[in-house]
Amino acid sequence: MMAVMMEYLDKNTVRIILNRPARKNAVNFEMMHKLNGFLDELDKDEDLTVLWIQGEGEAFCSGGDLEEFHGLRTAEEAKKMLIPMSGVIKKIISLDAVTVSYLNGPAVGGGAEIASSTDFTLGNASAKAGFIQGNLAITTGWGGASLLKRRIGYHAALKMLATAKVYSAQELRDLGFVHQIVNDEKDVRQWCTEWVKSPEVVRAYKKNLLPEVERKQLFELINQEIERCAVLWEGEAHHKAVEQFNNKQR
Ligand SMILES: CCCC(=O)SCCNC(=O)CCNC(=O)[C@H](O)C(C)(C)COP(=O)(O)OP(=O)(O)OC[C@H]1O[C@@H](n2cnc3c(N)ncnc32)[C@H](O)[C@@H]1OP(=O)(O)O
Repeated sequence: MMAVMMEYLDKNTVRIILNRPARKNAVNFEMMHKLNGFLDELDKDEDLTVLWIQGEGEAFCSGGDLEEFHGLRTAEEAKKMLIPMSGVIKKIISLDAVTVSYLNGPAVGGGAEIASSTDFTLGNASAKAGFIQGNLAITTGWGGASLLKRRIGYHAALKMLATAKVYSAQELRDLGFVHQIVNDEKDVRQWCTEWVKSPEVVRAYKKNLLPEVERKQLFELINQEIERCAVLWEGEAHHKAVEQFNNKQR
């Protein structure tokens, strides 16, 4: 089974499905590398108006695969995962098409970081999101803190990050993390058709709203997040917390 799939819904709309439902769509190296390749392809598609990202099954994404990434012990080893995955996030941010994540269940840890990287997030009643990295004695390392601050502002972002709490669909809507509560994929599909017919117009607005100078600043902030996360990653507290998760669950 492919860890992630991409399908064109029409000439202007593409959907990426994170496809590891037995692991609640946790990101592993295979998913990361395939996402990277898909986004390179999409970057060249000048007809693309909307990229929709969702998870298979009953979750959006449970973050990094704690079993696979537990083998990364030192800060330098952690960066071999943090840098390419933040690269994926940077590619989502840089896309000239409108990007939307659809939460049909939990988006936690790195899953919440992926959701924060899209222009919009829609969720159904089962949507939940939490930056639970703090419970594992690390911080966001894919750029999520900087992206969250852009979306919901400094105070709400600090609270969400530093309490590591999981928020309900309605709480996320109230905060502006989720932009719209929908019933199902049909509603998301409908949402994807609301943009003007000319891809050039949509794509030009994306460039206007995230000019190169701002994008560079944002990427610099993301790079700083990687460094801080990597330092914490090699600490004993992080390794112990991950061991606890892995032992409890199996
Ligand atoms: C590296 C970047 C930074 C990060 O992402 S740090 C955060 C890492 N993620 C986490 O700590 C989230 C851990 N998962 C959870 O909290 C829950 O599984 C979650 C997503 C709320 C879903 O809860 P439930 O619906 O009750 O499902 P469950 O817990 O029974 O999980 C089903 C099976 O999936 C597995 N799973 C879930 N999240 C995983 C993960 N991140 N890495 C590896 N395996 C993961 C889980 O162990 C369980 O496996 P099994 O069926 O017991 O063998």
